[in-house]
Amino acid sequence: MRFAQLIVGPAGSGKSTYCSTMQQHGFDTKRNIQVVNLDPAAEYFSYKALADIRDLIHLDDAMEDEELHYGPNGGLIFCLEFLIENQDWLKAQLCGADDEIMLGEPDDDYILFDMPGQIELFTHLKMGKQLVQLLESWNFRVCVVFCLDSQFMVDGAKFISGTMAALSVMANLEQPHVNVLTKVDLLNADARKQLEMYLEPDTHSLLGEVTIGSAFGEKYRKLTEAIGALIEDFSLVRFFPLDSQDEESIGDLLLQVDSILQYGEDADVQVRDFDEPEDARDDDM
Ligand SMILES: Nc1nc2c(ncn2[C@@H]2O[C@H](COP(=O)(O)OP(=O)(O)OP(=O)(O)O)[C@@H](O)[C@H]2O)c(=O)[nH]1
Ligand SMILES: [Mg+2]
Repeated sequence: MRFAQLIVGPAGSGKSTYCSTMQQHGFDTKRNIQVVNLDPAAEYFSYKALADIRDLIHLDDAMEDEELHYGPNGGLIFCLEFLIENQDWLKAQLCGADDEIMLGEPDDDYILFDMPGQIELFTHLKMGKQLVQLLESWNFRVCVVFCLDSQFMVDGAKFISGTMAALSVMANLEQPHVNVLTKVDLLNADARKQLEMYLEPDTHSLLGEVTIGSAFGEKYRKLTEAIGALIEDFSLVRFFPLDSQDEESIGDLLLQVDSILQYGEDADVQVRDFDEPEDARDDDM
């Protein structure tokens, strides 16, 4: 079994920084965490990439093509379609050229996939889902990590709309899912307090605030109330704050994702296998 985190979220929400932070944390804790860049428009990232989609196709290829004439967003969608069509390229990067060799190997690869910020790839287009299915067919267990900038989550109306964005990714990808609030280190004390309140959401206090001074909130008070109740009643969406300056915060979040991926649990099973009765062990000799 191999493990994958698919890092998604709106433009600039901190996906690539999350990948660097986790890779560095892995390095510090003697754990191998690899990162694959699947953003064909990436200019810069500070992690060491195991593979890079720009070796296959670059956004400029789609935009400068005489026939395609794509703008930046359409071009990006094209690049991801191209990736799915040329899945053998990705497979070779992840599985080695000859996958015969990989069969039967106890593999505990742990790979983060840094995705582009075009959220539509994951809310209603099919490429996000196709990518997940490909990874599963290559023996990966996949967890989606949805990043949202915490600076935009410190008022009730935005919190609701951020939650809905997370929910549409969850509904489309149908994978184990963790929502991360990034850049918590940038919040001042008041904003942190506000955020804490939302993290254990009491729908009524949240929505009481939404309806004040927000045209949408006032007009659709009942709707927002119903949405809030839905989210609360079904425990649909939870957020984990990430302060990338705080090792403990990083470690806690990784532990959370690990447990969703059941990472490490297979290792326990293997240890137990060794405790088989004596004669079973003799047979192996
Ligand atoms: N202070 C602080 N800045 C952050 C953090 N995460 C991201 N940033 C900054 O936010 C900006 C965007 O971060 P990226 O990691 O590039 O975001 P992204 O989601 O990969 O962006 P796109 O790939 O363009 O969609 C950069 O200037 C980062 O330095 C954080 O945890 N703390
Ligand atoms: Mg990025």
